[in-house]
Amino acid sequence: MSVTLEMLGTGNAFSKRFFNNNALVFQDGFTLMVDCGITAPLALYQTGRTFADIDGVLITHLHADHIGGLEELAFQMKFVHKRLIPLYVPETLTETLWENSLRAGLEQDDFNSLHHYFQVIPLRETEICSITPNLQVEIVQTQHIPGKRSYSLFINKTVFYSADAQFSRELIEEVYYTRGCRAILHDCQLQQPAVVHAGLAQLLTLPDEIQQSVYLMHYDDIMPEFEGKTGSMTFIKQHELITLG
Ligand SMILES: O=c1ccn([C@@H]2O[C@@H]3COP(=O)(O)O[C@H]3[C@H]2O)c(=O)[nH]1
Ligand SMILES: [Zn+2]
Ligand SMILES: [Zn+2]
Repeated sequence: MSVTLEMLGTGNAFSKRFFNNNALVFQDGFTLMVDCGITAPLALYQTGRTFADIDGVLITHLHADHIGGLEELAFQMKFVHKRLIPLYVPETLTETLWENSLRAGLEQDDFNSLHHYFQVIPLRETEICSITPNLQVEIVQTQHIPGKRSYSLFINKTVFYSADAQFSRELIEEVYYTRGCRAILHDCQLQQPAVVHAGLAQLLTLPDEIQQSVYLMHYDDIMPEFEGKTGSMTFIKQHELITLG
């Protein structure tokens, strides 16, 4: 079952050229936003869309380049578009997302929880969540920042989306050989040393057959210097529509 995906941005947290690494996934007439960072509202605007075009939002972890646009999304859905869209969020992050991030801006007399702004759908590891008949996601906890929970995604079982994750050969081999994923969207830090993200040098040690399935995202602003230097891996670009799976 294939899905169509468009990156709203492909840059790292500090990128001034490529926007935050957030995606749109299209299936069955449903548009899912995967992460909603600080730059998501502007990136969406630049595609000619508004938040009215978003049917659901999924969060991988709680860094601002992945959740910084949620306050605007919540306010716009509540007061402008008057819709309660699903928020797919790892169950372990739900409380912290509200208490330590969104509450300060969103809380007011009548609206004092995440549930006043979204249909909160908790995601749990090993459970497949059906978003539409032909769009399923499964989260898997991956290593990113010590002491901080962060999740990668399987989309329709065969597309792996790392979000933010350190390099793990074991994980990528499992994703490719055991899970059979033939589309692996992986964050890629170009500047050394790569500590909390996968580094290009590390990803280049993967076998060529795996590299052919790897799309690089969440990269530094110096990406153009690395065109042609990524082995068999491909930089995914903002606003490119790609069909995967
Ligand atoms: O222990 C840390 C924590 C954070 N950082 C930086 O802050 C950024 C936060 O967003 P990000 O996860 O996309 O990328 C992170 C890194 O660029 C870091 O280098 N080491
Ligand atoms: Zn990030
Ligand atoms: Zn992060």
